[in-house]
Amino acid sequence: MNAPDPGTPSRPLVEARDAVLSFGQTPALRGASLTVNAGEIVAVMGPSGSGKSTLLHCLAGILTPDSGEIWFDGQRVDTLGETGRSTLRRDRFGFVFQFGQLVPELTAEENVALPLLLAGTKRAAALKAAREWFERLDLAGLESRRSGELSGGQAQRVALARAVVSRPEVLFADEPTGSLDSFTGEQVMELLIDAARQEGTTVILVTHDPRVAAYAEREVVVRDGKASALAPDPVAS
Ligand SMILES: Nc1ncnc2c1ncn2[C@@H]1O[C@H](COP(=O)(O)OP(=O)(O)OP(=O)(O)O)[C@@H](O)[C@H]1O
Repeated sequence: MNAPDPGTPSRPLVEARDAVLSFGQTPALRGASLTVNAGEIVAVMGPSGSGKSTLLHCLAGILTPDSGEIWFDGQRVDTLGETGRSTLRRDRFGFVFQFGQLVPELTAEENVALPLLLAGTKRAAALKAAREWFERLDLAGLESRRSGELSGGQAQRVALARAVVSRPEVLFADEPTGSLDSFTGEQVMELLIDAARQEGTTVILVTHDPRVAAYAEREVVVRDGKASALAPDPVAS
């Protein structure tokens, strides 16, 4: 349902306009602007402490900038109240973080079903929808395990299933492979990108790893709290 119509020209879906945000005396964003079109897969790169996660959190309506504007699908996000932003996050966004942050008391399939249960889907239907993702993400047979009984790569794929089970329009991923070895990280990235392409999901991916960023269609660099398109590689040009 979310798959882009190839005949439709790209349209801006997620946007930061001149976002400024400080944590006390520490400036994190100093006028960051970024536009991501519907269906795009964008990697946000940059040095440690440059403001990547802060920008992602602003775009996702987790943080509100001190000034500037955040837009999603033609709607101002930064001026919404906490309730409006949390509804947006629940209904239209998915999240994957460095450490999957699964609920340890729940089974893998209950973790995946959680966003649907929170949105009011009946338990049987939520678990059925969750189970479909176990096959797709190479997790079949692990439905009843708890997070302590999963490998890091398996847990991160369960976290990915949880992020996409409600078919979000935007998937926000912050160092989704940061806790994994490079081989396992590549498997997770391949599954993440395949799932996003099949569903037409827009992906905004924070990473410091060029191998992870290479899965994206476009790279944006954040430096000193400002975002810019990656300069062309001088060797390649
Ligand atoms: N909750 C917070 N309280 C205080 N300062 C913060 C907080 N979060 C981030 N910062 C500061 O804001 C700046 C930007 O941090 P941010 O986490 O956005 O950077 P980053 O580029 O994602 O870094 P990394 O790659 O190391 O994760 C840094 O100077 C950081 O120390």
